[in-house]
Amino acid sequence: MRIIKTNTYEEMSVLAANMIGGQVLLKPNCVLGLATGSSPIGTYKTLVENYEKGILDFSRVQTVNLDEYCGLSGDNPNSYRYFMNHHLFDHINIDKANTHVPNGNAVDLEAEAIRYEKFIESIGGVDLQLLGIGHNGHIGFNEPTTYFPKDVHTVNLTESTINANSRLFERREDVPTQAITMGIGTIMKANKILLIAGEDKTDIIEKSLYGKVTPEVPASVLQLHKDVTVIICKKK
Ligand SMILES: N[C@@H]1[C@@H](O)[C@H](O)[C@@H](COP(=O)(O)O)O[C@@H]1O
Repeated sequence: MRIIKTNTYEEMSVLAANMIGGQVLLKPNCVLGLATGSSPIGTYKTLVENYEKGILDFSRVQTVNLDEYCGLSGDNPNSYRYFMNHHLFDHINIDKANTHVPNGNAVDLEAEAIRYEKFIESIGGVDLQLLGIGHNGHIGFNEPTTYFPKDVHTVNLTESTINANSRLFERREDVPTQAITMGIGTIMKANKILLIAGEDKTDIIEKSLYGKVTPEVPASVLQLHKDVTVIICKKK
């Protein structure tokens, strides 16, 4: 495990974008696992800049996102599909058909979870998975619980996650109470993992990286992964 501390959010974003860019240069048809939240916005901005400079070509890249809220369609500004289009996909030469986000609006969410898990497998799995982390240690939307959920599944969000994420919604009541997310097993199958977070997450990161490996702190499972880089920035 590599742990890098940067002085600024911009520095963290450049480092993270360089790692992702390096993956794209090494393997132009790679599969990138992507995340949402405020932490990766700067990373995506830097990737767009590097694309505009002609350094990166996304024409053969495929992406799979970690999670999506249930009940929001892709054109809802609070959906993760919208977030990804807005911050990254609309600004690079990726084929939109190669960008994948679980369908939180599916009538049969259980079937959608099985489909998404199988789909990731069918394209050869994730080469590099970008992650953020919740204050309670959640990764994707794997909330603290008594076991590590293996595959893509639907979850009930905890009050603390709903509260934290409500800052992005007009009203707290608008925050969906459920989400569909890659499981811990899905995430752990990625070849490489890159976790980025601001200073406000220092305590939960320490607990995750140096504490007991337990599903009560979902990110603690990363201690068992062979190739994890964590970048923490001082200011956001
Ligand atoms: N589902 C996402 C997570 O994948 C993300 O890691 C977390 C932290 O977000 P932020 O980076 O805004 O702190 O937010 C949401 O809950």
